[in-house]
Amino acid sequence: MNLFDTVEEMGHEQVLFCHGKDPHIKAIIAIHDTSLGPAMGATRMLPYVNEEAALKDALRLSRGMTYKAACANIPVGGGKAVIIADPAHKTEELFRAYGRFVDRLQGRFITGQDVNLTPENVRTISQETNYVVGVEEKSGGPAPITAQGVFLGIKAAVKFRLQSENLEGLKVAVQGLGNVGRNVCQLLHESGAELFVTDISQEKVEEVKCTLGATVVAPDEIYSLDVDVFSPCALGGILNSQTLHSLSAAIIAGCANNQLAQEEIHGQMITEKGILYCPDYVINAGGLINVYNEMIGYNEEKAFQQLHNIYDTLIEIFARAKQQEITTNEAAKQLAEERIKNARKINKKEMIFS
Ligand SMILES: NC(=O)C1=CN([C@@H]2O[C@H](COP(=O)(O)OP(=O)(O)OC[C@H]3O[C@@H](n4cnc5c(N)ncnc54)[C@H](O)[C@@H]3O)[C@@H](O)[C@H]2O)C=CC1
Ligand SMILES: O=C(O)C(=O)Cc1c[nH]c2ccccc12
Repeated sequence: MNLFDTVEEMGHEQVLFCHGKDPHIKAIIAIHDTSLGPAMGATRMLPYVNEEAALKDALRLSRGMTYKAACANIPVGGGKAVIIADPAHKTEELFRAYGRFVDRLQGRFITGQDVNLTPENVRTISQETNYVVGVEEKSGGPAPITAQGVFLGIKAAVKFRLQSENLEGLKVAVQGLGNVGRNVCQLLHESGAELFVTDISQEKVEEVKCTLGATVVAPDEIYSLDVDVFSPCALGGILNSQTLHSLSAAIIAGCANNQLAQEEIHGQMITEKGILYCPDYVINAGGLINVYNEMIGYNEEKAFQQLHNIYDTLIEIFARAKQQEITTNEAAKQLAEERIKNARKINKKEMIFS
């Protein structure tokens, strides 16, 4: 990988390689764009197969955060951090050392809880820095709000693709029953949808089977079900040549970040199959909306409005894609880049006249 070429192509401002010997720490903080405000993005911890995979994840996720904020009309930039470690090897010292790296950025990067971090881990990070949000749980934490956004996204896609406002009898396959996926199932169940679920945790599938009457399938069977909606709520990279070959759902609408293994190739493949894809960073903006509002002082009405805008934004993206004969992913990127460009112009004017 030619580092600067990659960073230039993706448009990142700054990439930090954080390293320490005692305690041993390897982390990457990627700051994609701060022209609309400080870079926001939660931190994940994974035992990546190699450093290139970790860097790629941080670069793609941070760019996704820039687009996420722009599409949600939130005046912040995009960032993301990955700690390269096995979650089985968590220590207080590791999180404190990471917190000091975040603190040195003096607010250019604001972070919180992502994959494999607990609220407790984030509280440890916050002992070293104030630039952490989403752990006080004043509003119930980001996951239930993210789930509400995904639910609204499913409704928008059903309206656009299936011309229906009713979810009664809609067959939905949910991959991953974690903090977000479980809440998505609850909302779908309450609307009369029929659930098909999978998770690698036996305990989680049993619970959803018993309480919501969901049909449980094995992890590799979730792609080939005869359903209306496929909702990926676990991992990234799950929309690839192999899984798309099996998929017969009319709609893809879930919370996972970086769902497309290769954006252009697999985005195109989805369009050719006649599937309506809800771009991940548009449909899963609920978490960001939640933490941003907590940060500036929670105003329930404002947060509710921003969350509900996910529905209209998706309809706009679907319509643009159809009209211009491009993928929904391309249409979302276009919308985000337009908004960033306009906001930069406004910021410049303010600088000149203030
Ligand atoms: N929590 C939030 O507010 C937001 C989460 N996201 C993204 O959504 C995704 C899920 O987030 P959370 O629910 O918070 O995470 P989580 O860690 O609570 O849930 C993930 C679930 O997926 C399951 N899983 C893992 N591998 C699987 C496989 N191969 N097949 C089936 N299930 C599998 C896990 O057992 C777990 O139950 C992540 O990609 C995250 O980055 C995006 C925006 C906001
Ligand atoms: O949507 C994402 O991928 C996020 O990282 C959202 C998010 C959840 N918790 C946070 C804390 C600080 C910054 C962003 C987030």
